Amino acid sequence: MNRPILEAANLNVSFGDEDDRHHVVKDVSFRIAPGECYGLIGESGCGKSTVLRAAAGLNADYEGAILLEGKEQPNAKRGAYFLRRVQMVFQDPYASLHPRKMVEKVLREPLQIHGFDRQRQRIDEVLVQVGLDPAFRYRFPHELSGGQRQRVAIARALIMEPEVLLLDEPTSALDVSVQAEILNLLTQIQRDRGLTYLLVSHDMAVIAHVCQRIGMMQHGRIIEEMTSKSVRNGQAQHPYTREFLDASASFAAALEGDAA
Ligand SMILES: Nc1ncnc2c1ncn2[C@@H]1O[C@H](COP(=O)(O)OP(=O)(O)OP(=O)(O)O)[C@@H](O)[C@H]1O
Repeated sequence: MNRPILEAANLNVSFGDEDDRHHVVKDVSFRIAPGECYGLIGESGCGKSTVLRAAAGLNADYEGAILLEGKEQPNAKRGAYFLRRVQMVFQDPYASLHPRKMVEKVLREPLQIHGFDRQRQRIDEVLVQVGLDPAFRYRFPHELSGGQRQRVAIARALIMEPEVLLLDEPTSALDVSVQAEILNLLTQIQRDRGLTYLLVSHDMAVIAHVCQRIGMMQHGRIIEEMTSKSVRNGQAQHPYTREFLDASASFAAALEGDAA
């Protein structure tokens, strides 16, 4: 691989005080090439979101390193830190958008903080890019559907012109009918902008749709790295990965059966 754009090196995260310490991320390392989509998959509680939050600078209390283009992230223990070049999209667009802020304000604030020019034009452009009419700038979150809210949340991340998007279960809070729309939008944006993605999900169908490489997590560790092609061809090596894939496949089959 050429120089990775985003890298985790021996990341360890623990919660709790000395008497009741939980080591939830254990020696996690991965390297993501520019323009690549890397997925972290695993069952609930295995530590996926904790890895993402550390990469976003939202949890400073980790050991090991997060590197962007080979440079270590500043240690956020010295204060709140959020890197413009790495933006995060959260799972729940209902929780992540302030109910009393118009879309216009949601999108203008980061531009003001970072001193961007052509603010009105940038807002129009980003709304169109996420598939919303520019008139949506005058709407409040309660006037939007779940899918539209997630589009605004994606627009808020994109307007900063990041190089890396961190996506935390970006479709799991949405109706099944709009999940595919949002995944297709993310794939389209990734291609158009040459972005790099780190995507977290418990759903192999979501990960395999968007990502080229996948890290399987269990109990805080990456136990196997695979390409999505090898997943589709049933070439997983680790017994836990095989079990996980079999369960995903039988779950998908059961859903199809229900729908029939
Ligand atoms: N701020 C926190 N304080 C204490 N424990 C935490 C905190 N954040 C996460 N944990 C614990 O760390 C473990 C891993 O959580 P994490 O959210 O990273 O898992 P996950 O794989 O993303 O699962 P899910 O999809 O359910 O969020 C869990 O046991 C969780 O309870």
